[in-house]
Amino acid sequence: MTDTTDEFTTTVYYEEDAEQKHIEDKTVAILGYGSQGHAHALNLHESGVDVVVGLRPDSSSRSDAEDAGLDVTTPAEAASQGDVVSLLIPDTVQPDVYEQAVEPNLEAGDTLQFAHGFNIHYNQIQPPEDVDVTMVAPKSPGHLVRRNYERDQGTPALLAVYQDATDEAVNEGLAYAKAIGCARAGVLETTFQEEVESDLFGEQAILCGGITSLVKHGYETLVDNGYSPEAAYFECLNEMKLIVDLMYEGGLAEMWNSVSDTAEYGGLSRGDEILDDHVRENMEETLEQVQNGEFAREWVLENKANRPGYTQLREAEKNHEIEEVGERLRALFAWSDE
Ligand SMILES: NC(=O)c1ccc[n+]([C@@H]2O[C@H](COP(=O)([O-])OP(=O)(O)OC[C@H]3O[C@@H](n4cnc5c(N)ncnc54)[C@H](O)[C@@H]3O)[C@@H](O)[C@H]2O)c1
Ligand SMILES: CC(C)(O)[C@@H](O)C(=O)O
Ligand SMILES: [Mg+2]
Ligand SMILES: [Mg+2]
Repeated sequence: MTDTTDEFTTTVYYEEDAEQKHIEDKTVAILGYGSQGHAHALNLHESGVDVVVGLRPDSSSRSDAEDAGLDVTTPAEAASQGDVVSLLIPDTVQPDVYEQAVEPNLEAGDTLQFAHGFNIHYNQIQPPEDVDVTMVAPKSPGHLVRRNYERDQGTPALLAVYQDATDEAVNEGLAYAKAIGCARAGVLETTFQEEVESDLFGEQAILCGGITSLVKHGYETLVDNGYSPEAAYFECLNEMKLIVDLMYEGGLAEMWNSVSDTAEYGGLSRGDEILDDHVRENMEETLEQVQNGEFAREWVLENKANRPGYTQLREAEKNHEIEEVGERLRALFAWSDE
């Protein structure tokens, strides 16, 4: 544990703690209609909140949003109409869009709302002092924020207040979180610092980076030793979801309970040999790069240079053999509609 965690809080709010009245008489401008944007816009709208979506005139999402019954206008006009302006466009474009479309349209007492704190924490956006600056960060991909809401379920979220000009920031943030379905699962009060550092660490080391590397290493080990690509795909990627589903439902115990004693003993005795102390040291290093701003600097510069490294990494991932094998096998699933 580093010293920085001393200030972190752990209050968790649920449905009964949030009152929608704190957002009901307001207009929420949702800038962007991508993964989080479409989910927040549709969930807020269906919860009875007044929503306007801000998109570039040439945006391919415009007709989707309009077909869903949402009001769509430009980012600047939406920011001007909104009492709450939710920046749900990619982190890398937020500073420019903020400067051009949002800042000139922010009025005292408005709320600037985020789903991730990168640009505030790393000082890429510096809002005026007379607005609230809040964050409702679902701990989930946006498409599942939407899917869970539609199924009367919810996804947990983090709530943080960077600036409270109105003394209403927490109540309003909670109301927003409730309206997108997050209070059904739990809204954890935190700081922008904790959200940013834990989110970046989690997606790099575990959720996105760690898991894909683990899958690829496992697949390559089997295939390089003469096992069939199909068997390797099912073993290392497809079954990952089924195993993780059990952990999601009932923790590690439910997964261990469902697998054989042979798998349980093999997993318990070999897991830490595979992911050994070196992995822990690498994780510490990854976290440090997040905490000291090295990752953020690299990512900002990568974008300024037009993403050469990112493009190369994306291409290599796309061309990995497991993708071709998986596409072929998934198309043959009985329930596939491809
Ligand atoms: N993707 C997730 O599931 C997820 C989860 C938690 C938090 N977040 C955070 O939510 C925010 C939005 O991320 P996302 O992944 O939903 O975004 P996204 O990449 O899905 O956003 C795409 C949307 O942004 C719009 N857009 C792109 N460039 C634009 C520009 N230059 N000007 C105006 N609009 C532009 C597109 O038209 C589209 O509507 C980020 O802060 C991200 O960190 C995302
Ligand atoms: C869905 C994630 C990985 O949790 C989110 O943090 C993101 O950046 O997309
Ligand atoms: Mg995340
Ligand atoms: Mg993230």
